[in-house]
Amino acid sequence: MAQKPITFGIMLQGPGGHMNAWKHPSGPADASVNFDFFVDTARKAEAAGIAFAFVADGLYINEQSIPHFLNRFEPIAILSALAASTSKIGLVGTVSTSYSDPFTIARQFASIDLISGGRAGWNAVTSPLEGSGRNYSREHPEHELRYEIAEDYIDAIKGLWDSWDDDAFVRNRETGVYADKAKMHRLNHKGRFFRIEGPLNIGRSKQGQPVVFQAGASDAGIRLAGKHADAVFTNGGPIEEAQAFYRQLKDSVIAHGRRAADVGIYPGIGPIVGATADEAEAKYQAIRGLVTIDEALLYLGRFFDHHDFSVYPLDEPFPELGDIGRNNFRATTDRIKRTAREKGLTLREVALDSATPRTAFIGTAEHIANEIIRWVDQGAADGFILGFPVIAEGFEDFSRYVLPILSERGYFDPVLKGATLRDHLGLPFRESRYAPPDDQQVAHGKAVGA
Ligand SMILES: Cc1cc2nc3c(=O)[nH]c(=O)nc-3n(C[C@H](O)[C@H](O)[C@H](O)COP(=O)(O)O)c2cc1C
Repeated sequence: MAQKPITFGIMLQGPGGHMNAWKHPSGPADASVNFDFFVDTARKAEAAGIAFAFVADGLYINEQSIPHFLNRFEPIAILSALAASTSKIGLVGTVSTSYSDPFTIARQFASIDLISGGRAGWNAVTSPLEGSGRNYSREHPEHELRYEIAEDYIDAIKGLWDSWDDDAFVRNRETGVYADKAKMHRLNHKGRFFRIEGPLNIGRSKQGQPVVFQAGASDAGIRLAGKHADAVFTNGGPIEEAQAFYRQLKDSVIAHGRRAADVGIYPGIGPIVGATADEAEAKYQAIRGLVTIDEALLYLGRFFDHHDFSVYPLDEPFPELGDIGRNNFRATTDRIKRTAREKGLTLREVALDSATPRTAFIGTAEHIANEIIRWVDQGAADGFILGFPVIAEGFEDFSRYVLPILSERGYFDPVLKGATLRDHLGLPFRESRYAPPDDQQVAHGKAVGA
């Protein structure tokens, strides 16, 4: 292969990324709680060479929520089940640092990592919705504070994951030694928010530690990713925005004393493929037709903590919202406000566009393959997370028509060659912080593509 192959993840989010994907005839209406559908999609993705499955999450619903969010699987539970039903694909799940405890989450991801043979990843998010606080007996922390908590939290988790050296569990029946206690490390983490003695009651995996993803795009999110992330999930958007984000994020990685290649950047894209441009447009229109304008207003409102957009005139310029949205999906709400202002969009246009964005990834397979290659070659992405508006139809078309073109041109390897998620992402084995420096150079000459 002439260049490093492009890596893809696939979002498993029930029927798809579109708010009314459940209505689309290509998949089951109950997809968000249909275990067979999850297994079938994950296995098809694995067979097609997709590097990881990605499960997003939320911790608050109300009457205005996206329909399939009202009834959905919890990420750790579904990933554990998928670990047993797949053998190669990486398994990445979202867990909030604002509404969970590091010791529990460290154990859970370490367990999935062992169950799956080193295929686990954690998408560390800070949670945007204020109502989450009312489900967890606490105030929803404000944006900056959420990121301060997240930093302390991830520090602690990474420390806990190194509680045992790789060769600590000797299990020697002759000597009667189960674990070499000299290779056990008590963390004694004393951070601003978390005090955790340790050690963790589970060892390291084939990839050392689960992969850490991060998915916030504000300045605070970029700082956090620069320090801690192995991979970043970000919004798609026009290529110029993706390039600017890519540069900012890699700068942040370097500012934290790491190499740019230590972190992969994965914009979320939702390709819609047609045999001709007209057919792709018809598929797009069919999906766009799944929402009414009232539903599109609700979809838009969720980014702004379920703000009620129905009170504004639809065909006048997008309303002036002040700080509304800044304590929620900040980077996303800032972008929506900015784009509306710059392009002079009406509320109707913004709502319909946010519910069914017209992206650069709609068209023939050739067009989409070209666009994917352009994004990678022009510094906008290291890979992509496929968030198909409708997963059943979307993935079928993408794997059948787009992946073969990428493969033919040397941009995609349809076979997952490595064993672990780090292998698939071109990341080296994660050495323990307690490993002697020499070991780090030689013992694990298993760095794949690093
Ligand atoms: C691409 C992307 C994906 C996200 N996915 C989730 C998610 O699955 N669950 C969640 O609670 N928050 C998710 N978030 C929100 C973050 O948790 C964060 O709370 C919010 O975006 C505010 O951070 P930001 O302003 O840094 O983007 C996501 C954010 C982005 C940008």
